[in-house]
Parts: sequence; C-alpha cells; structure tokens
Amino acid sequence: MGAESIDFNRSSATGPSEPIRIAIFGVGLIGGSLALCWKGKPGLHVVGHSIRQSSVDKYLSLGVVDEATTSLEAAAADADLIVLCVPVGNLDEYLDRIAALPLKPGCIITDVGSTKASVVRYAERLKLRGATFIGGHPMAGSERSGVEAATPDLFENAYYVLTPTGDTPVAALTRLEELLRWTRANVVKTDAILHDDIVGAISHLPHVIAVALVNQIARYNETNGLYRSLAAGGFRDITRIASSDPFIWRDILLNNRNVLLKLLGDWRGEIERFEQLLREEDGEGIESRFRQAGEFRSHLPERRKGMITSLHECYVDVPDQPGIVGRIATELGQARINLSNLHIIESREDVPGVLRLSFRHAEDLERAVALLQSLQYSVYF
Ligand SMILES: NC(=O)c1ccc[n+]([C@@H]2O[C@H](COP(=O)([O-])OP(=O)(O)OC[C@H]3O[C@@H](n4cnc5c(N)ncnc54)[C@H](O)[C@@H]3O)[C@@H](O)[C@H]2O)c1
Ligand SMILES: O=C(O)C(=O)C[C@]1(C(=O)O)C=C[C@@H](O)C=C1
Repeated sequence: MGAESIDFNRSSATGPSEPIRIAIFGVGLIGGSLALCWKGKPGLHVVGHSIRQSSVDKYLSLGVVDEATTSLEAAAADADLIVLCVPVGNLDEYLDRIAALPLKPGCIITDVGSTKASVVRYAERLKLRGATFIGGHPMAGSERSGVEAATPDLFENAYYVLTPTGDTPVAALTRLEELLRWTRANVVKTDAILHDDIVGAISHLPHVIAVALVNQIARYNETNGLYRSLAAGGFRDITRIASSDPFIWRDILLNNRNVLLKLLGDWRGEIERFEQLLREEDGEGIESRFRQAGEFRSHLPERRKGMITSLHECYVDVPDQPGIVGRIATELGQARINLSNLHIIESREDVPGVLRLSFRHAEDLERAVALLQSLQYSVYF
C-alpha cells in the first residue's frame, strides 16, 4: 500500500487549483460531524454517500455536505480522502467495494470505527493500488445517532486515534493529520490491537455495564414503578450511554468480543470483592475503594468534549400550559443562547413536567439558568 504525493495546500503559483475532495460514507453522527468540520473550509469539497436517496436528500437539505449521491463510484471517483463512517460490521464490505474501484492515485482511506484491529488487518490484505488505508477513531460521540445529531464541535479537544502500521507512508499520515486539524481534536497514534484493549476497557465495558444496570432496574420496576420515578442524578449519570444505538453497539461488542470477555471476567472479580466487603461489613475497605476511585477519576482530562461530557445540562419544572415548551425555547433564542437539545421528561409525579435543556458550552448553560430563574422557573441540575 503506498500513496503518491498530493499537495494538500494547493494554493499554487499557477492559479486556483482543484479542491480537495473528501468522500464520507455514512453521514450519521460521526460522519456528519466530520462533514461539518470540513464543509466550507478553503479548498475542501465534501461529498456524502448513502445507499438511500432519502438520506442523500436529507444531507443536502441540512447543508451538511456540498454534494451527495447514492452512487459509491461517483462518491469515490476523484476523492483525495475517503472516510468510512458506517457501522463496524460494514467496514470490510465497504473496503472491498472501494478497493475494486479506480481510485485517484494517492487517495487516503480512513474509517472512524470504534474497533481497529480487524479493519486494519483487513485493509492490509487488500490491494488498494496506489491508495493508503489508515485506521482512525475519534474518541468523541454521544448516545444520539443520525445526521440530525451531528455537530462541528463534537471532536474539539477530544483525542482522535490513528492506527498507522509499519507500512503506512509518512506523507499520507501527515496529510491525514493535516485534514484532521479542522476537527480541533488531538491526534494520537497507537497500535490497533492496543487500541482495542484500551478502548474496550474505557468505552465498550462501560456501555455493557450501563445497559446491564438499566435492564436490572427495569426488571424491578415491573413490580413497582417507584424505581423509575425515584431514579435521580446518580442513575442518570452512570446510564446515559445505555441509550446508545443498538445496531452500532451490537457490531462494536461482537467485533471486540475477546477483549470484552476478558474485561467482563475482571469486572466480575471487582464486584465479588465488593460483595466480600459487604459480607464482612468492612467499612474501611469500602471507604478505601471509593477513595481510590475518586483519586483516579480526579485525574481524568477535564472538560474534554467526548471524553467526560459533551453537554452541559439543566432541568426545568414546567407548568402544564399549552405552548410552554415553545415559549422557553423562544426566550432562550431571543437572548441568543444556543440550545443544543431539549427533551421533555415525564419522570416526576409531583410536578406537571420537566424539561431537560442541553447546551454545548458552559457559558450558554449559565446564561440560560440566570434567564429562566429571572422568569421564575425552577431550575435544577
Ligand atoms: N456514536 C459514537 O459515539 C461513536 C464515536 C466514535 C466512533 N463511532 C463509530 O462511528 C461509526 C458510525 O457511528 P455513528 O454513531 O455515527 O452512527 P450513526 O447511526 O449516527 O451513523 C451511521 C451511518 O451509517 C449508515 N449505515 C447504517 N447501516 C448501514 C449499512 N448497512 N450500510 C451502509 N450504511 C449504513 C447510516 O445511514 C448512517 O449514515 C461506527 O463505526 C461507530 O463505531 C461512533
Ligand atoms: O459519549 C458518548 O456517549 C460515547 O459513547 C462516546 C464514546 C465513549 O464511549 O466514550 C463511544 C464510542 C466511541 O467509539 C467513542 C466514544
């Protein structure tokens, strides 16, 4: 696999040159967010691909891409960079189909899949004829999915992992890193197998635990609805990711199953140690487990989008009046406060309704809270 040289900074003495064409396959949360990072930037032209015409129409009407098509050939033709943003279970098939096309010499192909070892291994075996594959994985995302959830600041200050191999041409890697600068993420390079071990532990295992925990409580709730009603911040914080897309996560977990099986074995050990502390009524032991965890957690990177939290949220009690949700959104809009999401929650029986308001920036949250409190709304976190 080799990449011929293309100049990604093509402002030339010979006049305006062809834009750099970036083809994105699967313009969902991640593909759409990458598209928004690149669209409108000097010298870049973003093409979105979907197998469905309705999705192509949506990409265009949302203005996420410059051009969109259902034709794999048309999207890949003349692309300088191809980004595969489809579910992990579809990556090999896409690589096969793309490898069969006449690609532009020097084309770079990358992916954003949450697992890296299998796709890197697969690409190594393919004959990409002048193109280079470099595995990629932005460590940012959300429990939401689809292009509607895409946002250009998703990757800001997050880590973006690349998994070059010994055969990856340095020039291609440098070019990909240059284009990824538009994401404002911090690129880190690591081995694909090591990636899957680490990301299995810090992302895949937590998703399994969150889903198992929610399902355990849902079973209890079948006999008494108070379980759900009383679920507060603690349960919400630890289970947000249980709302993630089932198809995306089915593929990730099956793909990284060997790593996960080992991690789940270790997890059972952790739980058993807790059980023992409880049986032995070992208060000091429990305190020490909390202290150790708090100490480690306090050193996690602060306020890095996608790593800890990508949203700043508050809750607002709303009276049962027609149009109240629209009024709140209008008040925020008139004050030029950027609301990133609004969700109606019916989890409390003592008030008519609760709205969850999400903001991308802490400053927007602070301004929204001040405004809503001045309008006599009860706001809490
Ligand atoms: N969600 C996250 O937090 C996150 C973070 C980093 C990386 N990833 C990875 O990014 C990739 C996309 O995930 P997402 O969260 O953007 O999901 P998404 O559901 O928002 O987007 C997936 C895209 O792939 C398309 N697609 C789905 N099934 C397809 C199929 N069979 N053939 C062709 N296209 C298909 C969808 O139409 C959509 O455009 C996955 O590989 C995932 O592992 C996800
Ligand atoms: O923030 C979230 O909701 C995420 O699930 C993002 C998250 C993670 O586990 O941190 C999920 C999958 C990715 O591959 C990378 C990041």
